[in-house]
Amino acid sequence: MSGPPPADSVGKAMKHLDLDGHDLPPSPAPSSPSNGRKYALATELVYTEGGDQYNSSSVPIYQTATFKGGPGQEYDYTRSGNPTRSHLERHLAKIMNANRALVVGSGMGACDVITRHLKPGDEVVTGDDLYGGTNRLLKFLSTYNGIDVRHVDTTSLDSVKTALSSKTAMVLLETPTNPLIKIVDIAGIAAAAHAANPAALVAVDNTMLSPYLQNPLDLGADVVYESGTKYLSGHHDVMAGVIGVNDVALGEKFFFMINSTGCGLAPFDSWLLLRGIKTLAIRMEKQQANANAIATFLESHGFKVRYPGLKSHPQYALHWSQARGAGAVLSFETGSVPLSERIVESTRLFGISVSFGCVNSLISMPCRMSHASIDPATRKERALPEDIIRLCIGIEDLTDLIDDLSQALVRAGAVKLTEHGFQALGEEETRGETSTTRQVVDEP
Ligand SMILES: Cc1ncc(COP(=O)(O)O)c(C=O)c1O
Ligand SMILES: N[C@@H](CCSC[C@H](N)C(=O)O)C(=O)O
Repeated sequence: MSGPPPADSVGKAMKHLDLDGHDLPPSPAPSSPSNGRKYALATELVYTEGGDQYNSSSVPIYQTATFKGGPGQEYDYTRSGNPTRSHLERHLAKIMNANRALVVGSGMGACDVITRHLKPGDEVVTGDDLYGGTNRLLKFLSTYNGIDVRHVDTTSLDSVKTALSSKTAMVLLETPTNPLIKIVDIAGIAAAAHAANPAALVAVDNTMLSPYLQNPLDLGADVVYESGTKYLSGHHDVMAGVIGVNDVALGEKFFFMINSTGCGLAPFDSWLLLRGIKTLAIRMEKQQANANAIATFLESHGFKVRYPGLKSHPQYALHWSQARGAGAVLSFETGSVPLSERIVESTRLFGISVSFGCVNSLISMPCRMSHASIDPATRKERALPEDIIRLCIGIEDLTDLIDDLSQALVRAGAVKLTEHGFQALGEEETRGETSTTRQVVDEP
């Protein structure tokens, strides 16, 4: 199998530029070669190690349930291990800066593997803005398994410290959070959690950025996990979940659970994920350049935009101290639910769909879709705005995306055309209008 080209001809860190060629903030934590990495991350993503006896260039799909040969051989049964899956796991460990990576059938499957180790009486400290499915699983654990789940504003280290105790078995964080794009101090919280209970596991859901932009294990987390369904695969053609750890015993514990429950990723899906990862760097660079321009466009027209690439983000400095990019998910409010519905329904290029991290751009109303499983009273208590619109930006031509958003904002009556271009209408001008559009509800 041919290896990567010499280190001096490639592997220069990619410059973070927006589409106008302006420098984005510099990388605070360059993707330095570590954990067996010889090259820059963008290079390592492309090359996987080892081949088969035929020197195949693409890793073969070992589409088999069982293996001949009896005791003592490396593989006996695909639930317990499969060469295509192992190949993916080794590749992921390298790019996640992990000692060991494990892959399962979905992001929620990964969250399930991690939280299965909790016992009745254990305490979990987590955020007040979380992906709806994670919230649902934690609610199940607190209702049926006797786990005390404490939702706090994880942007406040003091609030986290108040919730921690010697019984804290896990701290589960998202940063940026989905969908409010709040930033959480991974290193600060990890230190506080380990001070409260040295055995506490700090788990970070890295779905919103991927290992290309953030490496929580380097910041003191014990576990990193993410939905491989998003950026890692990048084409919305596979469901996958990824777990990374540095502690050998913890890796064995998680493997035990995956083998026991049979949730390991199937060979074909492992192959699809391997293929997707090769283009992660180039997709992510284009997606976040587009996202940055769109966030700027919306903000300049008077919308309250949440995106860590904008200097107006309240935790801009914290974000750039722990991540190498802003990702491609942003959200904004309009001041009116019917108006938000009309905007979502008026786009032509942006698809109305859950998920993100894909090559094509999506638009959604989280309270009706990805976060509908959080009941309305809890959404209100946690200040999740009902009118919030989430945009997940793809790799399309930026002008086409901005043209589509512009025509949607005009058609929906969210902006008026003035001599200076678009101007967002005030809340008073838009509030209370009834929607004639179909509901975009996705019942859990
Ligand atoms: C932040 C976050 N974590 C985890 C998940 C779960 O991933 P999956 O859909 O692959 O189960 C999702 C989305 O589904 C998500 O947005
Ligand atoms: N009906 C699904 C919704 C999946 S949301 C997928 C993704 N995390 C997102 O944020 O868009 C469910 O209830 O899990």
